[in-house]
Amino acid sequence: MYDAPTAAEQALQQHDIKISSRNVQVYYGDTHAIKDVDVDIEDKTVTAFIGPSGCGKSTFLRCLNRMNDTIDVARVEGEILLDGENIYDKKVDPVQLRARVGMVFQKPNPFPKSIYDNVAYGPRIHGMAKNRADLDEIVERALRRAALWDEVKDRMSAPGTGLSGGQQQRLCIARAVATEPEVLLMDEPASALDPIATSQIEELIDELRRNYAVVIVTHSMQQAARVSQKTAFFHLGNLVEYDDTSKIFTNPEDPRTESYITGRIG
Ligand SMILES: Nc1ncnc2c1ncn2[C@@H]1O[C@H](COP(=O)(O)OP(=O)(O)OP(=O)(O)O)[C@@H](O)[C@H]1O
Repeated sequence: MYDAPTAAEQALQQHDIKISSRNVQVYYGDTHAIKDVDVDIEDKTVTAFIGPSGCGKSTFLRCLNRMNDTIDVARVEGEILLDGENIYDKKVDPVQLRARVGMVFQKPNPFPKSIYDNVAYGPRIHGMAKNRADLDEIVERALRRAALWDEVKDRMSAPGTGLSGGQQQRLCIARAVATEPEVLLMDEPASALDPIATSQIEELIDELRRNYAVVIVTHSMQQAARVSQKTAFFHLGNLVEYDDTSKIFTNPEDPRTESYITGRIG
């Protein structure tokens, strides 16, 4: 018989809120790309952003580590709190912020450097290692977290760009986790990969949520259903619905969500 969880069990299952957005708007010149988005993203959870092309998923993802700052015409309004602190506050250094909120992109983009130097890059600029042995340890830990260590441990000085696509993407994940981030943002991290590399990345995402809040943009509803516990559905710049992934895919509240997941829009 199914026993309903006790209050203590429920409390244990509840995760802290890592990022909260309030009244977030993004404009590209006159285009209003994100409209009034409020969302609470949980720690130790994979959150998927889904929705039709152009609905604003990547734009909103980039708000979470101020990557939109690098786009001249982009303007962000509203508040985004990381552990209760507004990341758009003047005193926040975007470079420090991006060490805490790491990002992995659609196309694997290793630096034209060795495997070792790709991973050591962030820890070096942030002065995280006292000496070479310390740095070696950080690099190994990051590669293990990215499930790549065994494949590369004997060729650390080979160029990162010489790895397969799936390995390159895991190298980029290792580079992102090397600075001990708290949040990992992933913008379609598997869309350039074959099915085997995709399933390795999906398994890895499931592992990563033990340590981080993971937010993933994906075009694949199957992927969202497989890897995430929470799903946010965006449409025309609005966050239409945000709930447990199982609820979004089986019993959505909003007719626009239902149309999208049943393939009628998008
Ligand atoms: N750098 C930019 N300059 C101007 N407009 C932009 C820029 N980036 C995105 N936009 C516009 O903002 C809106 C949202 O785009 P965004 O890329 O965030 O959507 P998306 O849901 O991630 O789309 P896709 O699934 O196709 O990647 C679109 O209308 C897009 O044309």
